[in-house]
Amino acid sequence: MTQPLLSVRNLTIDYIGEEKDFRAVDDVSFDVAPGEVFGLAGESGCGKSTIAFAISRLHKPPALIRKESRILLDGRDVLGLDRQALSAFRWREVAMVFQSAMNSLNPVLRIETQFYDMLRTHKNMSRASARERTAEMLTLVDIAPDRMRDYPHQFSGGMRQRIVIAICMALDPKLVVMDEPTTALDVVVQREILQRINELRRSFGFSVLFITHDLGLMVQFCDRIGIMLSGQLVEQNTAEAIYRTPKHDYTKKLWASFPSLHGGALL
Ligand SMILES: Nc1ncnc2c1ncn2[C@@H]1O[C@H](COP(=O)(O)OP(=O)(O)OP(=O)(O)O)[C@@H](O)[C@H]1O
Repeated sequence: MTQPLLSVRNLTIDYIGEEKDFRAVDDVSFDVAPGEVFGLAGESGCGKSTIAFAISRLHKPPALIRKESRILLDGRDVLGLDRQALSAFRWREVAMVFQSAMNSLNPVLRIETQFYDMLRTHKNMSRASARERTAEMLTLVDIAPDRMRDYPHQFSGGMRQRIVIAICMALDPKLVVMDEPTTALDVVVQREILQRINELRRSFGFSVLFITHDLGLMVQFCDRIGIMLSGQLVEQNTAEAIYRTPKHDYTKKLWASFPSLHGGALL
């Protein structure tokens, strides 16, 4: 692999309990190349979201990242960032889209204002430049730019999720962390959104860390996949190899429990 964009090394995260600690992530290491989509798959509770939060530096107590852990983004030590560096890091370097992201839009503000607030805070943009950027980003996710004057409730769930994705892309992040980004949406909308993200990835060049329960979607969308079991990364390989020639028994079991794929690759 060329120089990775994201490098996770020996990541170990415990949830600190009153009686005893619970190891949610156990010595996990993986790399994500520039422009690559890396997926994390595994049963509920295996630690995927805990990793996503740690990479975005959104983890909170009782989650404790053990000191041997390293997360490097473009060579920068993510776990060592202080408060000031962190506010520049979030959104500009790493953007996050979660399952409920569409509900993170402020219901009482026009879409335009929500873009402006972020572009002003992070890029010191004027209202006129922010409006231009907003129009450009909405067009990219197939929403008519004149709808920037509307409020969130005037859009469907799928459109709101696309708006959040557009807001994330507006600052041109290097890595987008997506944790079940389309789970709340119907299958057709899910596919459309992922196709759009893929096209944006091609033009902007960002990498994606993708988490979903839907193994079919995972294989179609990702370049490489890591399989997690009880906090450990037990296998990682290209999506094709993980699907066609799984090595670990657990990966084989995952496929056995999953109906065969339809619809071909998204790419
Ligand atoms: N705040 C918390 N305190 C204690 N334990 C937690 C906390 N958050 C998560 N856990 C535990 O850590 C483990 C990993 O959780 P995590 O949410 O990362 O898994 P996941 O693979 O993303 O699951 P899902 O697919 O259901 O979202 C789970 O066993 C969970 O119960």
